[in-house]
Amino acid sequence: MLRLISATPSPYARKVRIALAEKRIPFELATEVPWDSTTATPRHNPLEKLPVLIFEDGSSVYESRYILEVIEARWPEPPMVPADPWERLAARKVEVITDGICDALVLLFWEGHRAPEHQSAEWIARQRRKVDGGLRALAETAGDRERVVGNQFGLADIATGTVLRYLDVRFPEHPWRSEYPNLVGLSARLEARPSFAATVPVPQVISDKVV
Ligand SMILES: N[C@@H](CCC(=O)N[C@@H](CS(=O)(=O)O)C(=O)NCC(=O)O)C(=O)O
Repeated sequence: MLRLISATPSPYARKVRIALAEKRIPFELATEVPWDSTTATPRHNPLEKLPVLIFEDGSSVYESRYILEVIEARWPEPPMVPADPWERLAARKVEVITDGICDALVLLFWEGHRAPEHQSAEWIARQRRKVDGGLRALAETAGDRERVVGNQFGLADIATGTVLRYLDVRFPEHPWRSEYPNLVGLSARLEARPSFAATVPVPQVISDKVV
């Protein structure tokens, strides 16, 4: 059975879970805390990050953007990327923006776990700027259209929905809803999809000291 190593808050893993659900690909979900020494992640990814997709023969693929490309190649129907090459590139650019926002949110999360005297105000300000700049670009890209790119549900919508809900988990006080009303409606429509409803992110308990 195909297996996905995931974590309850992970926006990167949620993209993969949603794509697998939209394509009706059966898989076993292995929920882990990648920050704890108990995780199996390093056995399947030398970069020690989840998500990791593990095939029946034990081979594994990692890095959510790459995992999604492998899924698209192996199970092309229904497509999660547009057929038009330029629209496909536009969808992948949306994923670059949303992953970049998530990366900044992860860095903010861990900076907040350092002792106050060891936290860098400059570093926090820099990551917050990336979140705000990314959201602004995302809102401009989405506009008031039904779909973020093109007219079919796909990668750009998955990436957009996952980063917005992840914001609520990691940065609940962020004013994105008041700043970008167009993203509020988009998020609500996406969260109503069964593949989103089945993968709502929640925080996890981390036992080990990480920073
Ligand atoms: N670029 C990677 C990022 C994945 C990532 O940062 N995963 C986190 C977990 S989560 O933040 O998504 O919940 C992780 O495994 N971190 C462990 C580590 O960085 O050692 C991807 O897109 O898959």
